Amino acid sequence: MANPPHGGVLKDLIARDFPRQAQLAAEAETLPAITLTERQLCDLELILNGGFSPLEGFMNEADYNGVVKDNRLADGVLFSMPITLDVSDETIKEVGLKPGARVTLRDLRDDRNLAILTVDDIYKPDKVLEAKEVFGSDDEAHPAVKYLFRTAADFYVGGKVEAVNRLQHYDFVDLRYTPAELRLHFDKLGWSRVVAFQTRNPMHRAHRELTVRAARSHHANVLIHPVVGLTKPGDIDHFTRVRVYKALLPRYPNGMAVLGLLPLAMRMGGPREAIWHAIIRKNHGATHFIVGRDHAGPGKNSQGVDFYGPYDAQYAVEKYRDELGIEVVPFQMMTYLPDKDEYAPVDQIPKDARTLNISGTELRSRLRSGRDIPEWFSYPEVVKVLRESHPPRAAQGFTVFLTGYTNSGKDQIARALQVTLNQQGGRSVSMLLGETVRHELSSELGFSREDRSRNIARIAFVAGELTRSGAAVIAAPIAPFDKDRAAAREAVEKYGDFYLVHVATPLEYCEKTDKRGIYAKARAGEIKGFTGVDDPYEAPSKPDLVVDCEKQTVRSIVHQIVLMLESRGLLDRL
Ligand SMILES: Nc1ncnc2c1ncn2[C@@H]1O[C@H](COP(=O)(O)OS(=O)(=O)O)[C@@H](OP(=O)(O)O)[C@H]1O
Repeated sequence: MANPPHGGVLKDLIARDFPRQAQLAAEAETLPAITLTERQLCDLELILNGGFSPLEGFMNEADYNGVVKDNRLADGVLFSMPITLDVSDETIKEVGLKPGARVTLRDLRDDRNLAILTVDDIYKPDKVLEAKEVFGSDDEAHPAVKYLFRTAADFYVGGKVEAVNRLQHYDFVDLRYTPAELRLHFDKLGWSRVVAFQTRNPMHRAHRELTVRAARSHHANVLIHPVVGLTKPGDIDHFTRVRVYKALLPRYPNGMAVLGLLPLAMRMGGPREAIWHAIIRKNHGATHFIVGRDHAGPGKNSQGVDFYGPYDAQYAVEKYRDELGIEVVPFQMMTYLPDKDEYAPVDQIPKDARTLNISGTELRSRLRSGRDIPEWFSYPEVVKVLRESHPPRAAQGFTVFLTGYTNSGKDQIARALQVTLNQQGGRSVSMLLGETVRHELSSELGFSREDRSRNIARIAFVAGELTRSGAAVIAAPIAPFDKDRAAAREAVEKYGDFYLVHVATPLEYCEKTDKRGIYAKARAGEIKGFTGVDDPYEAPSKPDLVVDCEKQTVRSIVHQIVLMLESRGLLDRL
């Protein structure tokens, strides 16, 4: 038998409301609706499937106050994280929210109706108090505090929900178990003792050793229960991580472990989060829960000091151990002992023993450069998955963005660079010349300040998408404004390197050598608002390279660009 749920009853609202599903679905169509944010969607999914038992909806003011101040719902049951539905003043008015009103909760991804909420109350939280009590700080370096202050709306709506539909997922569907499904699964396998492992990171040998040790010392099996909802900004995406967990699974002895995905929106709340995580795992049927060093830690505050002590989360769960109803297995960090070729918890390592470790930063750097990742650290099949998602520099896309006056030589440089990169091979090379873009993408735009911005934004969007998929992109618009170039850099740098090359050929030279006669037309007033004639060009304030076709040949300029790309490792042989 799996562990009893928190509060005694699994609040599987989907199952509870299934008999009335048709009726609820019909009613949902007639009600005003609130479209949920990503965070609210994650919360709703775990309310609907019982992962947050004993909750049956979003917290009303009494439950919220109890949880914020004292880790307790109004009826006294332990619960450490406020689960609230934040709405703006406008939404309250638009939707007509008031106590007793019924409102449909809708999925932002596909507009499906998910639930009906009956409003209990609407209240204005004291966000500073919430931040301090729940996260121990009102410093916005904490991602949940930042979310609370900057993203969450000003009012909370409390009320119970009735289930209309489960959320649709299209990725790893077979690994998404509801608490009821997981309980049934454990039952089928005959597992009565299950130790759950929470993670938002890829797993390596140390994690495998830790979980196997935890299982063996408690005569239990393992539930690898990674978060696939929202984790810490900057984390490795869940697609990659789930492929990693799948690759790791056969490394457990005799089918010791099961992998299930948890659609949780983490808050990185350290001690409070650890209690919450334990409750969620208990609801999923686990009997034991591993809490390691710096569990759900958000890192450092704006003063450079850790928000929480490394073992604060362990102390917090220890404090509520009797009420939690899931045995917490505290764990020290695992360290590799090369002389024995084994892992051991740091507190059990002999004094003079040699140890080895690879930090997360070091791992990322090795992935980026394609350097070796030793087998004592991770399994080859895990490394393979990570390498696929972290191509070495030589396979990463990038954008070279040439800016300058018409006839500054930017088009010749772009063409010569394209040929040079094609000769080198290894990447597809895409060109976005000013005139081509104007013809193919921006034919309805003119040359007003606004239209030029829009044109550059389109170039940046396409360059970003191509860079993301590993291409070398050469863009060569005039791009006369710093603000637009900075925005382009920001758009592309999400996916790869961006190099701004100012083709600073003097205007007089551009004009003098203009064979197309376009400057003459502009001077004659036949073309209005022409850059350099009667429209401004702002020289880039932070170019990566400045070149000049009056003083240099195209060949030497291309060579300079190639050297720049080479020095960043982008042209290494694969
Ligand atoms: N009013 C005005 N001002 C500037 N340029 C003009 C104008 N009208 C037409 N053209 C020709 O349009 C070509 C593309 O301009 P861009 O799209 O690069 O300009 S911008 O970046 O959007 O400002 C650009 O050519 P290239 O510089 O050779 O690409 C210009 O010759």
